[in-house]
Amino acid sequence: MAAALPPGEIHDTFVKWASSQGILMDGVAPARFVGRGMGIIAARDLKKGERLVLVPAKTLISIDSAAVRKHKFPSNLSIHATLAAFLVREYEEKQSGHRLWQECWPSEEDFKSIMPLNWGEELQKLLPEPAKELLSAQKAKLAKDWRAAQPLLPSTTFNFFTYAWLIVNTRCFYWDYPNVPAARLPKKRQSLTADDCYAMCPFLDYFNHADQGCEPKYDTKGYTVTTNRDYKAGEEIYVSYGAHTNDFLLVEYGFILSTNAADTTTLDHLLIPQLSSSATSTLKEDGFYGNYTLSPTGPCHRTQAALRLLHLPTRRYVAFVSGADDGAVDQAVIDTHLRKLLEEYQRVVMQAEEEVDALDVGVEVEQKEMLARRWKQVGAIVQGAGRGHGV
Ligand SMILES: C[S@@+](CC[C@H](N)C(=O)[O-])C[C@H]1O[C@@H](n2cnc3c(N)ncnc32)[C@H](O)[C@@H]1O
Repeated sequence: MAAALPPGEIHDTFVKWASSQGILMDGVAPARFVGRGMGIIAARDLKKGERLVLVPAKTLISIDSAAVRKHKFPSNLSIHATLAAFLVREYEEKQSGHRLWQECWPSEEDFKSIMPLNWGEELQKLLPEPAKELLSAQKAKLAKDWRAAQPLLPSTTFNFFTYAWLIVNTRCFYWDYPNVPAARLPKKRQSLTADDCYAMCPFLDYFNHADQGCEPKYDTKGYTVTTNRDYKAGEEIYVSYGAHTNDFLLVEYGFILSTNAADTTTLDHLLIPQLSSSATSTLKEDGFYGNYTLSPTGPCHRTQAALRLLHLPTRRYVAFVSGADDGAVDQAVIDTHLRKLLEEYQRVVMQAEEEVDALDVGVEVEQKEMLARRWKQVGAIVQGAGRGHGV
């Protein structure tokens, strides 16, 4: 168990402020941890099923909060951009009502080293392919949000907007406005997507993530966290941010887990270049194009389908994707092709590991270590997947 260090005065002050706002905390306290900033520890022995935290809906920051609505941000701004713009304005205001909370967040400097978005190009190029794709989508989203928000924030810079945007990215919880009248929703309730459903939750945003953690729950009253098991005093209590791969956690939150049951990689970068344009059309039509996931136990059904289209007579592919045949009779042939694919992936991993190892001067040690750890994990997934297929 990593040592929990005292949180420091600003956090003690914040906790008092949070209590005064009606946030209920029972048997938990913030603490500092090496390598993951702040987190939450059990302040006494806890039993499974105890409610630890209640964050009342009125204390959440969402686009429906009076403090945000006051700014009258235009509705063409995404929810993410609206909250980031709100934070920029809060930082600019001397009298921000959230100053004590803001002081508890990671600094711009912290984000420079942990968030791949802020890494140099040389390091970004060495990310595994699925992480690169996530990063590229993130960059596009940020650029679009900045274009829309810039005219509203004449005295801020792109760098500071990026910081506020990343604070929103790393500290929001899913919130579909259960207590909000339809007229105040960003769009009709049934059309809300995950991108519309963001809320910042004071105190709850101290919890770090684990693949097996407490599950935060929300209703009209607000957000609660209840223990998923017994805890000993001093143990860190995690929540689960969702079943995310380590590439996702790295790009969206700036860390990876050592143990992550949800971790996978993809074969898209190896498989898609092998598809002819007619195979591509067929797979698209059938809903089997891309997202070829590889877990330590083997490839997903979509990968099995694409390999069958590539290497078997079409009728065998059709029988498999239609569900008329479970594909067992063809499995040995498909495994031969899968084996080649996995061997190629192992070569990609080895090459990437060499390139990461060769990174030298000017490169931050933590970033280099992070890349080395991630590639080792990818190698282990490929090896695990191969074991069942004779690689
Ligand atoms: C909601 S905040 C949690 C509190 C945060 N640690 C802090 O110092 O304020 C999410 C951020 O915490 C860090 N984090 C969360 N879970 C982690 C973990 N298991 N290991 C390392 N860092 C983690 C990441 O930097 C992530 O972006």
